[in-house]
Amino acid sequence: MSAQVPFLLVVDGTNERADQTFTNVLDTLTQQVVAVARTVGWLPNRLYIGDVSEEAVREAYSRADAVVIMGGEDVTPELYGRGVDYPESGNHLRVADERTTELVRESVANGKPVFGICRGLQLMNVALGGTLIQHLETADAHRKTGREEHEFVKHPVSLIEGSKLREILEQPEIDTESSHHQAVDALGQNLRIAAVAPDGTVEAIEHETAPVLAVQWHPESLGSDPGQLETLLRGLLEYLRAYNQSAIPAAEAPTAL
Ligand SMILES: N[C@@H](CCC(=O)NCCCC(=O)O)C(=O)O
Repeated sequence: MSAQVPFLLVVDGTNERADQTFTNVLDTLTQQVVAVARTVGWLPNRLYIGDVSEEAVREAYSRADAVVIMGGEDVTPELYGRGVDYPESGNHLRVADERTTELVRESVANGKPVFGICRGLQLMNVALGGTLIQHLETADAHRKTGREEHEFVKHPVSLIEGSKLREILEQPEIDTESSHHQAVDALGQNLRIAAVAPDGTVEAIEHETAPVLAVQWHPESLGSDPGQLETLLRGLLEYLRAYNQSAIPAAEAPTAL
C-alpha cells in the first residue's frame, strides 16, 4: 500500500460539460461513493479522467491503491467494433474511455483492485475485449423511459453460486436499483458472470484471477441499502490488505476483490 491510509481513485463517468441534470445525478452518486469509502478507511480522490492531462492521470493512478469506475455515459462504440447509430445513442467520451480502458488493463496485469459501477462495468468488459448490447430489448426493466428522467428502476438480482460477489455479499439474491439501457453482450477475456437479472441481463462480472469486479446496478443510489456499498468497498480494502500481506505476484493473486 502506498500510504497508511490507502488511496482510492474514483473515476467519474462523465465530464463537466455534460447535460446539467445528468451531471448532478452522477455527482450525487459519486459523492455517496466518496462518503462511504471514507467511512470504511479509504482516502478517495475524484478524477474527470478525460478532462485532465495525461500526466495528471498517470500521477493519480500511480498513487492509487485501488480504482472505482463510476456510472455515466455510453462507452464509445468504436472501442468494441460497433457504430453510433442505435436507440438512445449517447454522449461518447472517447478520450476518457481510452484512458480508463488502459487503467483497467494495467490493473488486471498488476493486481490493482478495480470496482466498476454501471458504465464502469461496461467499460471494464470492453477494456478486456468484450462487447455490449447497445440497446436492451428489455430496457424498460432497467431504466425509466426517457433518459432525462434519471430515475432508478428497482429489480432483484441473483448472485451466481461460487462467485466472489456472492461470497462478499453473503446472499443468493439482492434488491437493486438500476438505470441503464445497455448491457454486456460477449464477455471480455477471463471475465465471468457473477449476477443476473430476472430477464437474463448480466448484472455483475468479475475477473477469474485479478481483483477486478463490477456491478451493473447502483449500490450507491440513495434508495439502496447503504450497507451494500459499504460491504463492497470494505471487500476491496480487505482484498488489498490480504494482497499486501501475502505479497504474492499478481499472476498468482487469489480470485478476490
Ligand atoms: N450509458 C450506459 C451506462 C448508464 C449509467 O452508467 N448510468 C449511471 C447514471 C444513472 C442515470 O442514468 O441516471 C447505459 O445506459 O447502459
